[in-house]
Amino acid sequence: MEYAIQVEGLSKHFDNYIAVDNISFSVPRNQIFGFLGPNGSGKSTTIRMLCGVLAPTKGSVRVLDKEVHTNMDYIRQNIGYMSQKFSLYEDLSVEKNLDFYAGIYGLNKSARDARKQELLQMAKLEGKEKRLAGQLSGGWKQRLALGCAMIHRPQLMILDEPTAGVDPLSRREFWAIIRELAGQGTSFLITTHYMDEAESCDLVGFIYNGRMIGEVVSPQQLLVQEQVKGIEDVFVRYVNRMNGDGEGTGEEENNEQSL
Ligand SMILES: Nc1ncnc2c1ncn2[C@@H]1O[C@H](COP(=O)(O)OP(=O)(O)OP(=O)(O)O)[C@@H](O)[C@H]1O
Repeated sequence: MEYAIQVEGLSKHFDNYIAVDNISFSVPRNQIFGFLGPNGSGKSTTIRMLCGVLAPTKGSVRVLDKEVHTNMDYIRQNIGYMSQKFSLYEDLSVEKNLDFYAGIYGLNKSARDARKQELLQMAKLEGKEKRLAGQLSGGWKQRLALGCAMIHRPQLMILDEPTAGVDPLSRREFWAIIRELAGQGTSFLITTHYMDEAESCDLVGFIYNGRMIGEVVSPQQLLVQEQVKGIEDVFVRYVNRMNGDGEGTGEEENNEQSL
């Protein structure tokens, strides 16, 4: 099987602080993988190691079936990254933002023009090429940011809370685009605090206090396995279990831990 991500015994220590603690998991290609956990649980640190911008203290990281640290050029060319901060130039037009990212990846004029058309269509921004990015609504900005992050046709997209602060309709449209791209062969790792989005993933994995809890499985399988109605209930149960509280029912109802 081909994998988007394979992590084995991965740890990251910052001086004496253990941000990621011996985690192992694998995600096959062409899946939307939801990487879930509360603030400060180690998601961004893990993502930075997947992208090769942070060296692990221990363990191995393979992305798209290659060891990250010995294949940095390949990794850079094949991973796309987008965060909630949407790194757009607000005083540049939609088109100029795409041009800027095309320039970073060295696309020549004909490749750039063709790719721009594809991305404008994907992001439903056709006809808005000349608008300043700063004048776009949140949902449009978010889709433009996705287009910019995908200019180089990455095989794996890492989306770090891409829908934070975006209205429900725009979130729904964004997910429709992601679903379509996954169908065309792009792999996704997505972090989200929205439980409806977690349930829309093909696979989910939980991290808490730097440790993975449970296996990477489909949300549906998880709900059956844990006999609960929603992913949020699974999360609360996991956190209680890790904290050594009552494992089953009752006590977990009081846990206000937010995803
Ligand atoms: N460079 C650093 N030096 C020291 N501690 C760090 C560093 N980077 C992250 N940490 C700590 O590691 C822990 C995990 O942080 P991380 O950013 O990976 O969490 P996260 O799950 O991505 O949280 P969030 O959802 O808030 O982004 C946190 O306690 C954080 O303060």
